Parts: sequence; C-alpha cells; structure tokens
Amino acid sequence: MKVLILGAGAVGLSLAARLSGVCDVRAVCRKRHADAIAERGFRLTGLWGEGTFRFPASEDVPAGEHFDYIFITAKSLATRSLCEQFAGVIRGTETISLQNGLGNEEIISEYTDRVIGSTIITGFEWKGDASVHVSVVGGPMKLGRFPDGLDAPVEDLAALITAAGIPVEASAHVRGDIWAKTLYNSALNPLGALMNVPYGSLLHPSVWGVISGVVHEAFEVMAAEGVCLPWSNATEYLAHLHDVQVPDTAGHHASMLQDIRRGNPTEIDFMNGAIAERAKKRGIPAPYNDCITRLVHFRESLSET
Ligand SMILES: NC(=O)C1=CN([C@@H]2O[C@H](COP(=O)(O)OP(=O)(O)OC[C@H]3O[C@@H](n4cnc5c(N)ncnc54)[C@H](O)[C@@H]3O)[C@@H](O)[C@H]2O)C=CC1
Ligand SMILES: CC(C)(CO)C(=O)C(=O)O
Repeated sequence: MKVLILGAGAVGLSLAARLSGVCDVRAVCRKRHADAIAERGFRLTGLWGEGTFRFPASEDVPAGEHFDYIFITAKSLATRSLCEQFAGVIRGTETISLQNGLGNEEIISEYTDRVIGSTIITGFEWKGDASVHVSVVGGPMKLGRFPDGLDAPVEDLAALITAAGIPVEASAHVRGDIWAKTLYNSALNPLGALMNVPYGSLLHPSVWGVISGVVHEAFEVMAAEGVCLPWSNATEYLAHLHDVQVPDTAGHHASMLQDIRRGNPTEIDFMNGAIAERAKKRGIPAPYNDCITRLVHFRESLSET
C-alpha cells in the first residue's frame, strides 16, 4: 500500500511516522522539516508512543509516482493551493482530509471524485523541526466516504490505520462527525484564543452564554442542511460539551491560540466563519458566529502590525 501525506506538519508527520511501520509512506512538507528528518529521523513522543522514525519527506513528489491514498493534513487555508499544486497526483485517487473545519472535503472534491472525510480529536505539539509530542487523545479518529457512506476503500484504510496502532472508527456518517468536531472547535477555539485561556476556563458562566449562542446557531444550520448528530438538539450537545468534552481536555490550549501566538492566520473562516456563511445563505440569523469571526480576524490583524 502506498500513502502520500500532503502538507505534513504536526499531524501529518506524526501520521507518517506511525504508518511507516505498516506501509510505504511519503510526506510532502517544508524543506526545514524534510532536512531535519533526513538528518536525524522523526521523533515522536507522548500518547502515540515513543520512537524515531525514518520515511521519505520532501517538498515535492517524484515524477510518475502513484498512490493508493493521499492525506491532506495542512491547515484548511492551504487546502486549495495544495490541491492545485498536486492536482495531477490527486486526480482519481482516494484523498482524505485530515483537518479541522467545514469545507475542506468540498474543495478536494473539485480535484478528485474519491473523497474521504475524517476527524481527529488528538493534540499534536511541535517540539522541534523533526519532533512532535502527542499531548491529548479525546477519542478515536473517524473515517468515512464523504458526505456519507461506507465502502471497501474506507474499510481498508481503517484497517491500515489500526495496524499502525492509531485508534480509528469507520463511520457511515462522516459529514455528521465533521460537524461534531467543528461544533467543539467553534465553541472553544476562538474564545480560548481571544481570552488567552485553556479550554477548562471557558466553563465560566459569563463566557458559557456566548458558547451557547454559537452552538444554538450551528444547530439551526445543521437542521437546515439535514445533518444528523448523536445529539438531538443544542441543549443536549451543550451538556455533553460541558460535562464530558471540556473536562477531558481542560488543560489544552486551542490550536487557534497557538496560531495567534505565532502570528499565523487562523482557521476561523472554516469554523465559526463557515457556520455564519452557511446561515446567511439560508436566511438564518447567526450574530454570535459572525461577531466571533470578526473578533478573531481583528486579533489576527494585531499580530500583523
Ligand atoms: N495540531 C493539532 O493538535 C491538531 C490539528 N488538527 C488540524 O489538522 C490540520 C493540520 O494541523 P497541524 O498539523 O497542526 O498544522 P501544521 O501547520 O503543523 O502543519 C501543516 C504543514 O503543512 C505545510 N504546508 C502547507 N502547504 C504546503 C505545501 N504546498 N508544501 C509543503 N508543505 C506545505 C505548512 O507549512 C505546515 O508546516 C489543521 O486543520 C488543524 O486544525 C486537528 C486536530 C489536532
Ligand atoms: C483539542 C484539539 C487538539 C483536538 O483535536 C483541537 O482540535 C484544537 O486544538 O484545535
């Protein structure tokens, strides 16, 4: 089995490391990571196990190579440019978005008719150019034909990932899984980033009212789009978020806060921004998601000056 990982950073290089034991894997990443991996191997620590892994990593794909599966693991803002750069390799190939946010699968589907959606609720932190620490695991990876359904290529990929020692579930409703992960990220990441606090601090009643507004609006959009989730309404999901998900990841600093601290653009347009945009198209008011999107863009602009 041949696997390509495009836009390999903290998530993609960790995935490449685990897969390197069970298949032929290549990572496309930035030169400084490729050079460091070639020199001393890739070091993985934490909840995905400890070890040093060797696999090919470069800025490009050797001409004429074909792959059984291609993962896209860059930030959502880079999905389209990666698809453009590697359009020839992606065309007709099973391509998986292993990213946060709404809209990545729709972009990829403009380049291949074989799109697999997935979610990952695991924390990856850079420790060096060729070193990542896995800090939290909030559940198994989910994998399914996008927008819905299960088939042999999805099942085979789930078996490969399981063999690599990564907990994964094949899902017949991956669109719902992607929305569920987006709900969690949209509720917590922008406020964690704007307030400079870990997830656990967001249980404070004054900020919880804002989170409640974000989630209620998202449920209205999901109802209009016919998305099914394990929770029948916003109140049920908010109870799960409050009592299970936030306590399980209370000490975590959102990836959006890490982006802001580094002066990088955030994925807000694929989270609350996407919810506000979809709401607008359907005539659903979404002032909480719209306001939060604007505030995060304002915060990003402060890092630019
Ligand atoms: N880091 C985390 O804990 C988690 C991240 N995610 C999601 O996974 C996705 C990836 O996140 P990270 O791995 O943290 O991002 P990252 O920024 O560490 O890695 C992405 C890498 O792709 C590179 N890249 C982009 N375009 C490229 C190109 N054309 N050629 C070569 N390299 C290119 C970037 O320079 C960067 O090094 C995001 O959607 C994120 O929200 C999901 C769960 C947890
Ligand atoms: C909590 C975590 C790491 C889970 O995947 C996440 O999604 C984020 O920080 O954006």
